[in-house]
Amino acid sequence: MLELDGVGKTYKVGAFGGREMAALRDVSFAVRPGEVVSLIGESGSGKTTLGRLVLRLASVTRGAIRFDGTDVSRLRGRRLTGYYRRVQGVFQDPFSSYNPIFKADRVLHAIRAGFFPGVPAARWREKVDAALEAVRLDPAQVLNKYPHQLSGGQLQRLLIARALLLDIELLVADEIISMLDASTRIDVLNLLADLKARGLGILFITHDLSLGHYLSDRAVILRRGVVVETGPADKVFGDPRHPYTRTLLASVPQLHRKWRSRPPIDSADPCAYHGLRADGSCEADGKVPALASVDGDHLVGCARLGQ
Ligand SMILES: Nc1ncnc2c1ncn2[C@@H]1O[C@H](COP(=O)(O)OP(=O)(O)OP(=O)(O)O)[C@@H](O)[C@H]1O
Repeated sequence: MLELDGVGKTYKVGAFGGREMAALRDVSFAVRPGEVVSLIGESGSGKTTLGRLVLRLASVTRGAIRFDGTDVSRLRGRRLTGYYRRVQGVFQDPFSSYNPIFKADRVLHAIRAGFFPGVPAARWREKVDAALEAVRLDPAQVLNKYPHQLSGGQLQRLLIARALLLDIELLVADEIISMLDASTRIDVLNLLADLKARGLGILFITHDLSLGHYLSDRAVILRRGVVVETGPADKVFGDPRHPYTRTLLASVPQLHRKWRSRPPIDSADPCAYHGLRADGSCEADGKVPALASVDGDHLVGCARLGQ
């Protein structure tokens, strides 16, 4: 379904855009129907940039993003509209997606105006009810309400319902749980699990490993725009090989043990993580480390880490 092939993104930064900053380098992975792929990394690792590229909100500098084999950067006009019927995004802050002076369900009306202008009112209402039911929202509780009358979880689910109105096949979910309280988080996570069971592919972008682990079939660990580890979630989380993944996992607070700072890193270990230059290349050989298999489809960004 979705395939990223050697994707790079460079931003022009500095006065008059005189400098270039590589936000993503040579990123390749795929999302299949009914599969949740977690894209995990710390702040600034390039996660949101990648989600924006998939949603065509920014353009790739190198490589290609393909959806069912078609390079999405080439889509224009009706074919681009067709893409947005199949691929939609939901973002971190549900409040910023709504205009406080309009009712929250305006986001649903906008879909009708943009994609289904010919659908009669009664049929549209059925579609809205079905989408709300799919995200476990009661129409009586959310329709005709202003954003401030709804909770963050309700607003977030309304945005997911908005995406479902389009019969999407891929959802880009960018930190959609981060701003919700603990019980609402579980609710939205369970909802995503339901949608996955119905065949929706999800690119689940998060900085939180435990959230990624809860839901995903596969994980992609991103650091400074470079994929450092990827593979089936049980392998990446159960047997992390890259020190960066290990450090991220060790940083997840756990109920049964007291908080300790990050474990010390053996500075003699020659790997991309310890000797990474600002441009992402390895200090040992000056190259961006290629992913190498350590166990079937479990890939790590430095072959020397396999042992
Ligand atoms: N429009 C832009 N112009 C210049 N640099 C940008 C732009 N957008 C992002 N960046 C830079 O690209 C890098 C990756 O940013 P991005 O927002 O993708 O990271 P992130 O992993 O999503 O971080 P966070 O979790 O904090 O949102 C950062 O160094 C950021 O400053």
